[in-house]
Amino acid sequence: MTEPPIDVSGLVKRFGGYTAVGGLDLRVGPAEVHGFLGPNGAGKSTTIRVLLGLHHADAGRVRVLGRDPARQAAEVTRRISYVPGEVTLWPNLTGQEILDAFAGLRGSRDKAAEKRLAGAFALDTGRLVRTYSKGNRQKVALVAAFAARTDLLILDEPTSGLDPLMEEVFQGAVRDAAAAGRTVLLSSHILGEVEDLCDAVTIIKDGHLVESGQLSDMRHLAASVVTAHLPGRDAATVMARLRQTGLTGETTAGTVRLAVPRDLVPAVLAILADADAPDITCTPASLEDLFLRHYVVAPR
Ligand SMILES: Nc1ncnc2c1ncn2[C@@H]1O[C@H](COP(=O)(O)OP(=O)(O)OP(=O)(O)O)[C@@H](O)[C@H]1O
Repeated sequence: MTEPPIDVSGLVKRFGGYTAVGGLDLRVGPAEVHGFLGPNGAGKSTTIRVLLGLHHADAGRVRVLGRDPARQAAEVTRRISYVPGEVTLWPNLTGQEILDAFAGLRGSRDKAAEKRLAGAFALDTGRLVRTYSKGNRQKVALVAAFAARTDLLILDEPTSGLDPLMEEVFQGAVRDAAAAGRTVLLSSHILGEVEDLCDAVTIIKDGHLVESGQLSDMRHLAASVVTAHLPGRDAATVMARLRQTGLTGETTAGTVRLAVPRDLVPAVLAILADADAPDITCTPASLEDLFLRHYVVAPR
C-alpha cells in the first residue's frame, strides 16, 4: 500500500516553554479533500508550517509525499502548492509577472489552466499588485497554486477575502484538483465550505486531536435533530413519552425538538407518528453541530 500524502503521528511543536502542538496525528489519503478545523490558536498553521519544512518538529513522525519535510524540504515543497490566508506579493510587479515568477521558481505550470483560472476568478493580471485588494492577492496565489503541476495543495484559510461568487469558483477548482488525483488539505473557519468540499475532517483544539475521520461516518456517530410540529395536540404529553426513551428535548409553541442518536431515531419517529404529528423533520448532524460540541465556551 502506498503511503498517504500526509502522514503525521505524535507531532509535537514547542515555542520556548509553550506547546503549540502536543502530540498530533494527521492522516490524509490520496486525492482526498481533507478539512483541518479548530478555533483560533489551535495549532493548524503551526502544523502546516511543519508540513512545509518551515518549522522543525520537536517530536513525532512527519511524512509528506513519502518524505521528511525537515530533511528534504526542497523535494517536498516542489510537489506542493501552498496558499496562506494572508498573501504577500511583490508590490511593483503585475499579477502576470508574479504568476511567471512563481512558475519560474517551481519550474513547471499548466499555462492553459492558469489562463482559464485567472478568467474564472475574474483576475485582471495586467494590474500592478500594489493596486490589488486582499481578495485579488489571494486570487493570484490561488491561480498559481491550482495551475501548478503539484500533487498536494495545502490551503490555509485561502478564501477569507473572497466574495461568495468567487467562493463558488474556488470550490470548483478544489473539486477539479481532487478529480485529477491531487490531494487537498484545507484549513478553514468557514464550516459551510468544509462541509461542501471535504471527504474527511480533522478537528483539533489546543494542539491536540479531538476528532478525525470521514465526514459521513462522523455524522452517523453524532445525534440527528428531530423536530415535530404538533398543532392542536398536547405537546407536553408527547414530550413526556419521548423522554421515556431516555432523551431530553424542548417544547416550544407546540413544537418538540430533540437531539436523537442514530439508533433511537426509529423509536422516536414511531412515537411522533403515533401522536399524529403531521410535520416531522429529521436532520443529520451538520458539521457545525459536530464542531460546536467541542467548542462550547462556558460563560465567565
Ligand atoms: N513563532 C511562534 N512563536 C511563539 N508562539 C507561536 C508561534 N507561532 C504560533 N505560536 C502560538 O502557537 C499557537 C498555535 O498557533 P497557530 O497559528 O498554529 O494556530 P491556528 O490554529 O492556525 O490559529 P488561527 O485559526 O487563529 O490561524 C498559538 O497560541 C500561537 O500564539
